[in-house]
Amino acid sequence: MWKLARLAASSLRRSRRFSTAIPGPCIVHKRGADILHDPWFNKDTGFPYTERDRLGLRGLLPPRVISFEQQYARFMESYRSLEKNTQGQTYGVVSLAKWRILNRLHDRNETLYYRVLIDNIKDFAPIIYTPTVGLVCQNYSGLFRRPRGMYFSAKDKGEMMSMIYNWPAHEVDMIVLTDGSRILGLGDLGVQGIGIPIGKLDMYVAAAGFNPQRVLPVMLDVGTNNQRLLEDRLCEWPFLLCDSYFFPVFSLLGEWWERSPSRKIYEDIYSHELSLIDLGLRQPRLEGEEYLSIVDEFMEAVFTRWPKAIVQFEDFQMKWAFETLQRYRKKFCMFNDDIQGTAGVALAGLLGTVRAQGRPLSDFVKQKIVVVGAGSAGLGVLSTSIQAAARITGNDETAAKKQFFLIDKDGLVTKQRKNLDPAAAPFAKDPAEIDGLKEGATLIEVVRKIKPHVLLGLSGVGGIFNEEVLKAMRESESTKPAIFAMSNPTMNAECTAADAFKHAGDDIVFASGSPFENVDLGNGKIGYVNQANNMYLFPGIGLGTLLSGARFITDGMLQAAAECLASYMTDEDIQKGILYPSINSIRHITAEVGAAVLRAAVAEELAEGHGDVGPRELKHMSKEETVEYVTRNMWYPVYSPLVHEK
Ligand SMILES: NC(=O)C1=CN([C@@H]2O[C@H](COP(=O)(O)OP(=O)(O)OC[C@H]3O[C@@H](n4cnc5c(N)ncnc54)[C@H](O)[C@@H]3O)[C@@H](O)[C@H]2O)C=CC1
Ligand SMILES: CC(=O)C(=O)O
Ligand SMILES: [Mg+2]
Repeated sequence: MWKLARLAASSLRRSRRFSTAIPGPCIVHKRGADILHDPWFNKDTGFPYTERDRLGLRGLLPPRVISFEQQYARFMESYRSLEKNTQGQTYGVVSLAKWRILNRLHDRNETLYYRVLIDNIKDFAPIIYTPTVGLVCQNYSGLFRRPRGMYFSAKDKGEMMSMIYNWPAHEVDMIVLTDGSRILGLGDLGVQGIGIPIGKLDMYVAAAGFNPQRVLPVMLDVGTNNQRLLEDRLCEWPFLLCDSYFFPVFSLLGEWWERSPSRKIYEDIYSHELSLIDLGLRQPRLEGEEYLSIVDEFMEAVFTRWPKAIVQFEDFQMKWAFETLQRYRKKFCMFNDDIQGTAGVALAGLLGTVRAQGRPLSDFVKQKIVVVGAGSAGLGVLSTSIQAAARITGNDETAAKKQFFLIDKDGLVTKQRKNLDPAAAPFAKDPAEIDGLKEGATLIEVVRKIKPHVLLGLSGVGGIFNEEVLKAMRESESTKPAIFAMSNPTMNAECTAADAFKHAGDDIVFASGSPFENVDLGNGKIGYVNQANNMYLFPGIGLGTLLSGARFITDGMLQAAAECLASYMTDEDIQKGILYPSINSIRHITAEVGAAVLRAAVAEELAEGHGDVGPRELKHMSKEETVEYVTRNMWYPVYSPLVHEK
């Protein structure tokens, strides 16, 4: 059945691609050059003559009208030749070059940008999202050319209620907000973290069909504790301002230059355009009430102007991730993607590993699962998985907890831990439960003793699942041990796919947060690589919530999203070790997840309706009708006729 549905979705995609149906008009309040400089409306050379006349564009463009299809082909040709010309260059150079060419299109013509993104999502997601977005954030100040989204800083206190009206769109459906304090596994990147909300919202548009004119990336700049950014290299190394021809001159200085600390910085800047001046506030992060008052003010401002908006909190350091979720989830329509989105994706994967062993789902509670990383993501996964295990067995959560083992930077977390973090405390082991292991036992000690079915990393530490750990997984009690190296970006993954199959054996299930190629195991066998990334859920959570008109995002809605993803794959795929759909079908899975979320909101009587569709109509929709309704409401990039209105 799924195959049929997917077939239908792909033929729908094909037929919509360059369809000749005339799309509805789009009202613009500007004319002439202002339109050409607005990426929401710009069609570059694609404006037909009638439109050029209507909008005062005659003479501002070369005379030949180029069709959307030709523009698309032209862009793809430039992209492919860039790929060819950068062959053999380093990962950083190639991926930043690819990001730049896409970003230039994004800045110029959003319709064309989103069309190439949707049609080539497998190739482009790793550039606009993880892993390249991590590199982009690290270099954001240097790459910055024009602003995207909004920046609210500690200096704006008291002004946000009016500032929010500076955003040009009348309606906003989806906001992704970060304070830059924990960007992927890269730590505190301050204002440079804005790349993450931009990348996440690109996925909202590509996967869930949010209208790009109604999404808003936001950076809340409350300072940074990143010493490198605070030191502002422009002041520290004034000579770096010199033009790049100084580089060879410095090289002539021989060994002194080789050992000089400025060499590394200069080479970074020279090769990657690293920023000379960080663009954020040059102050340590606000803490305590001062910090919360800034976030409070922002949330009040947003929901005053757009009462129906949804806010996704993204990449906040753990203490604020949990605190803000508790503070706002019953007051505003918001969720935390790292805690809640990740938990659902991981749970779907964990249930998939039970199916991959040919066991019934009720055996989930018999799986021993070691979670490495006790941060916002790891603790979210634990708490959601324990709730699911308790639901499956009908037992209470205390019994369900027994199968889970938590490791952080100080080793196995037990009740004997001094200064035990209150957030991790519910998952700390009793000494009687751990088979002679001690508080702080190392990862290898835990794996050797417990022989887990699943090893799941959300530590942000690259390579921590080393050869010794992976080899120890060969002794797992599972017939198909699972290794989830979920940390991002690629260099922070707990292990590579190739190492996992090489050391833990061919018969494992493997998933990573950032993409890896499938592994050739020889003899015609393939080691499948899954991408266990919250991108499979957050777009559907947002879309289902929006279309339901719910004012809050409940555990029930999130659970429905996770269950939908968990049941999406066929047994045949699961047996091969394929736990998640291909990213090529992300619009389809997102429609299913969105419908599941919407139906959960209806069941909880939270759905207030959206646009012309009221709560009663939503309630009477069948499951299939809901999926159809969600799919129909996905925005799709085509050039609409522009109509000028004063
Ligand atoms: N695949 C996905 O969809 C997602 C992946 N992530 C990734 O998960 C990672 C962690 O994110 P958060 O939990 O928010 O970060 P966090 O900073 O809140 O937590 C990191 C945790 O890892 C632990 N840790 C550090 N070094 C360790 C070591 N050597 N051994 C064991 N544990 C160690 C820390 O004690 C801490 O508990 C990041 O790399 C992030 O990119 C996060 C969300 C979604
Ligand atoms: C994927 C994601 O949200 C993260 O790595 O933080
Ligand atoms: Mg995140």
